[in-house]
Amino acid sequence: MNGSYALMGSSAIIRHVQHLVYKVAETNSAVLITGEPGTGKDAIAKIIHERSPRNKGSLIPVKCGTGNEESLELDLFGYEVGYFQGNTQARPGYFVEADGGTLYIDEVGKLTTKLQLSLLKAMNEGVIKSFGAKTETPINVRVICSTSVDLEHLVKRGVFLEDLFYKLSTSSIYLPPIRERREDIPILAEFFVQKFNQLKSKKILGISHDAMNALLQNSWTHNTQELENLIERIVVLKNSGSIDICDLPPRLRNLVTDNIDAFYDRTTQAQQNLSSLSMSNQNSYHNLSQPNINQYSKMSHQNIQSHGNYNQQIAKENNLQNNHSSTLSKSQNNSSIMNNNYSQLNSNQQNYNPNFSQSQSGNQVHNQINRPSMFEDLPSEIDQFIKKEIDLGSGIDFYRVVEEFENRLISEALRRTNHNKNRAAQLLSMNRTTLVEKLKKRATSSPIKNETGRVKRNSAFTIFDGLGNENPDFEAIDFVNISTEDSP
Ligand SMILES: Nc1ncnc2c1ncn2[C@@H]1O[C@H](COP(=O)(O)OP(=O)(O)OP(=O)(O)O)[C@@H](O)[C@H]1O
Repeated sequence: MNGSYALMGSSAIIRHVQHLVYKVAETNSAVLITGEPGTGKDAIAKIIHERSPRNKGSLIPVKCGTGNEESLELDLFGYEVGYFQGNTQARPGYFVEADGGTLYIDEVGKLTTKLQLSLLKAMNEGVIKSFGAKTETPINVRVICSTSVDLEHLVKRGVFLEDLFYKLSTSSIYLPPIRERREDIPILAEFFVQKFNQLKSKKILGISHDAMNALLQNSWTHNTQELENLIERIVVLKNSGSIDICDLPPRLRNLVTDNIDAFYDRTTQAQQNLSSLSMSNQNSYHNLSQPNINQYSKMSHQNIQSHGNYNQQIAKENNLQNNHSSTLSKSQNNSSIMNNNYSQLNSNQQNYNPNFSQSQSGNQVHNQINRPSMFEDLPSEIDQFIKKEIDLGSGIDFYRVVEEFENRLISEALRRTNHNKNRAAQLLSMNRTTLVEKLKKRATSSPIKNETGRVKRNSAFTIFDGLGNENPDFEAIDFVNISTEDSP
């Protein structure tokens, strides 16, 4: 678990998650990371550890549910000489190995009740007793846990200790599935191409427009992990050029060649099914906020029926989201951070922001965006950004917000023109040279330096902050990629 890790992505959600991750990293509290399998929970745990004051200590990962209870107990707490017949060597457990650092317990919901009690005791008392020991050993360990199941549901079923649940969820971070933040797909996909180019000594140029459209339309039930595995397979099999539609597996190719209306129906249905399945996982505090959610669903339903008043509706939802947040923070009276409404808001936005057109006739492919204006959602994104800043109590930095808005407009124009600077400049009613200047400025204003002090371009694992203040390398990555390539 060494090295630097980044949470790649540019969606409003991932930027918000990054911000939370950085805030939580500064504290010493327990953290509960929730989200479907493959969304990046391990990656978040690594980032929290790396950015915390404990980063000189070790990050010790613990996988639950893979062995029997007894061996996990021995692994966690260790044992003394003579504990087994004939054993001549003591073994410090994971708690001792993580002393001064972080213990990361993956799928904590799979711990047996006995181990849950031992974990709670160790966290409450700051001591452990290894097997065969006569005395207790003090430990200084931060505990981070992850789960892809709804722990509150397990509490209600009586299979997870309520006290442990509240202890762990002092700070909670929910990582939404990738289908709820499709804007992250191009960045993640290109990132994985570069990663496997390096690992497999390949020189694949990138991903073609059509192939990227297919990636954007897939439902990714196994999340980022599935995308990463797919890109790895393709990079291994391919020798040169860009990844094109013909390199994708048939089920993905069909997303582009199928009747797009049928595809839309299929995907929407699949997403609804998945959302209803995962809702209970996501919303640990849903009882507190049920009235809001009901109200929200009604609004969403109306929205789906009418594309008019889009911005007003999103603005209302933003207010609703804020009301929801304050309800939560009042009720919880701790630093628990839940993003539930946030993800609902995002998935609702997707109803208006599909990367494919519903108005397809016949079997032709439509790649156009079916909405009144290509930047329709940006003001509400900026609204959210500003509201988050206010909610976090850090005040508003005028120049940062303006810069953020500019960055998002440019990023969006480049993304939608497949990084073609001429067309992006046209979309922005800007001279190409002005755009290039802005890209260069952005690239040089946030250089990523390596150990020798030289600027390292497009570093694979560099922490970035979409909010612009802590480490704005993300913008550098995004823009450096574009400004240094030979696009027209
Ligand atoms: N935002 C991200 N940026 C970079 N890499 C990511 C991101 N999200 C996920 N990944 C990569 O995707 C893969 C899956 O992520 P990870 O293992 O962290 O998911 P997980 O939610 O912990 O999955 P599981 O529940 O199965 O343990 C990893 O290789 C991880 O590095």
